[in-house]
Formats: sequence, structure tokens, C-alpha cells
Amino acid sequence: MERSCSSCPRPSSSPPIREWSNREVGDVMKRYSVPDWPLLATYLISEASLEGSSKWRSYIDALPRQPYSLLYWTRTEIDAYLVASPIRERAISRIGDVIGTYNDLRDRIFSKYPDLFPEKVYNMENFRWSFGILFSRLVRLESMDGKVALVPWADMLNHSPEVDAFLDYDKSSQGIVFTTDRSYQPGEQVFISYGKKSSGELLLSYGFVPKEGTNPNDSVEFLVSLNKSDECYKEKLQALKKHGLSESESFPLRVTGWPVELMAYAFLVVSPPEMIQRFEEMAVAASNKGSSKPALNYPELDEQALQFILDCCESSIKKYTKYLEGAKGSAEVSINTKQANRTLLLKQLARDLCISERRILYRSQYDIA
Ligand SMILES: C[S@@+](CC[C@H](N)C(=O)[O-])C[C@H]1O[C@@H](n2cnc3c(N)ncnc32)[C@H](O)[C@@H]1O
Repeated sequence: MERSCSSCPRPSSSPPIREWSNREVGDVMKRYSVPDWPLLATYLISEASLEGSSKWRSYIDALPRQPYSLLYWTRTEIDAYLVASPIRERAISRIGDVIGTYNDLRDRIFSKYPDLFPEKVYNMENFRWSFGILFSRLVRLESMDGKVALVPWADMLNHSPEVDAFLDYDKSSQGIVFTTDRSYQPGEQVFISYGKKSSGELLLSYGFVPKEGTNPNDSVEFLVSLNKSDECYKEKLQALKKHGLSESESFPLRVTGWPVELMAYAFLVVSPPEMIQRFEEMAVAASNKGSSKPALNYPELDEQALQFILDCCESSIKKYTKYLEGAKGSAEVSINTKQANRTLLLKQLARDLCISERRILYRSQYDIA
């Protein structure tokens, strides 16, 4: 089959939801300026609660009862299995945001209309579900200024990091169109791209990790910090703060290399006091805020800056190795088979992520050496 192209109905939201099956609930939500994501999450719960009388019934029935995103990991699981990965912090903060969003809706809206928004429907557990659905299925429509939408049925497509094909709104047919970037044989699985996401981001939102070495967009957040015992600590921190940075910053290390901003930060960290006049230009380059990109040319610091990055890689690698080796031996007692299977799955996902992230660090070390 040559390039395939399929058309789907209008998205179920954005431009703002037009129809709520429960009009009264829709009317209340429209009176408050609720941003797209919480509005859609509430819409999904409202439609799901109506069973037969929602026009999205068959779509909602086909949605997973428990989406696979990290929203469903407990804090203990996150702490235990993602201890070495920067995704741990992102997961904690995302879960906090979802809880905060639900609390805000409850306090501002739901509690004022208890008959329309009963606690047994509009509760945290259902919001965890609806946000899990949004994180794992929402589509950004480029030709609608990046608006987000749920696109029933088209969201059944699985992701491949190797394809470059997306869903988008097509003005002429007024529908959502999917155009593949390659030919498929009849019966072959067609893939879509969820975007150029790292394996950690895929785990965070979609609950899976691509097979090791198959994600060309993979990256790991790399944390670097000023040395507190540096005699120019104060001056360096001042330069960083002036350009919106702090004493610890994360930069993405990619399978394809690292950003110049990281190198600029490393130059600043290792600069001796006699280079105090250059601190500011280094901070500008590290913040990527300069109008022109100054060439980072400090040959006298090259070796030290690379050694600094190498040392940070090494200490990060140690954390991953400690986790991976510890995880091998730890036998946990599970209460039942379901729990045992869940533990096995989460551990495997965490393991795959750690191996992928550690691989990027090894690669960076290799590039420097
Ligand atoms: C938009 S849905 C895709 C349809 C999904 N397979 C379903 O049946 O509902 C996203 C979910 O599909 C699964 N998924 C998508 N691509 C995948 C992949 N390459 N490997 C493993 N799971 C994948 C993940 O569970 C993810 O949360």
C-alpha cells in the first residue's frame, strides 16, 4: 500500500468544547475560566458518568480503565524504582500538579454545586484517570495553533520513534487527518509519532520505554552545579542569577551530543578568579539568552571544563549502576499475583529507562575521552 491517509471526525474539544451531554454541568464550567486541560479532564469524567446517554459512550468504553502513565505509580514506587533518574522529580511534580488542579476545581467550583458535581463522580481517583487519559492520548494540532484535542479512534495508534507522521486538522475536509511518512503493506501495523520525546518523557506520559538503542530522540537531564567552595562562588552565582540561572542547572544530554549551554556552564564553573570579567558572557551563553551566539572560545579552560563534565557523568553513572545492581538481587514479598505482576512490570520499565539513560551518559563520556 502506498502512503496511507485516513480521516477522523472533528476533535472532541478545542476549539472549546461545544456540547456537554449534561448541559447544566457544561454551563457552570463555562462560567469559570478553566484552562483547556482541567476543562477536558472534567468533560471526560462528566461524559463517562452518563453511561448510555453520552455520544462518546463507545469511545469511552474502549479507553483503558487504568492508563499506564506514571500518575499511577505510588510515591514509594517512584522513590524506589526511579531513584537514579531525573524522571523521578518530574513524576513527583506532575502528580503534585494533578492533585493541585483537582483541589482547585473542587474548592472553586465543585463544592459550590454539590448536586451537579457529586463527590462520588468528581473525585481525585476519577481525575487521576482522566488526566492519565489526557497525558497518554491528547494530540497537539499544529494547524490549529497547537491546540490540544482528544481524537477518538485515531488515538489508538501506537508510537514509533522512527516515524515522522502526525495527526493534524485539515481545513478543507474539516476533519483530523493522518498521513503516513512511508508505505505499509496491508495488515502491517501503522505507527504514529508522539513527538520527539526522550524515553523518560515517554515513560512519564505514556507508561512505556522504547527498546534500548531504538530512540534517536533519547536524552537525559544532566544536573551540574557550582562548587560551593569556589572562591568566586558569589560572583559566579551573581552572574548566573542575572541571566535567570541558578547554582544548579539541568541540561539535556542527547544521544546525538550535548548543548553548547552546558559547555558554557562548565566553563563558568571551572573559571579561575582572573577570568572574573568573562563570567557574565559565560552565564549569557549558558542561559541561551544572548541575541547572537558568541563563540565559546576559552582554549585554556577546555580540558578542565571537559573533565568537569566527565566527573559529573561518572557520578551519575555510579547512581544508575548502584540502582541496577541493587535491583537485581532484591526479592520482594508480594501480597498477591496481581501485585507481583505489577511490581515486575514497573521494575522492568524502570530498569529499561535506567539502562537507556546510563547509555547516554556512557556515550557522552566516550565522546569526551
Ligand atoms: C494513544 S494510546 C495508543 C493506543 C493504545 N495502544 C490503546 O490500545 O489504547 C497510548 C498508549 O499506547 C501504548 N503504546 C503506544 N505506543 C507504544 C509503544 N511503542 N510501545 C509500548 N506501548 C505503546 C501505551 O500504553 C500508551 O500509553
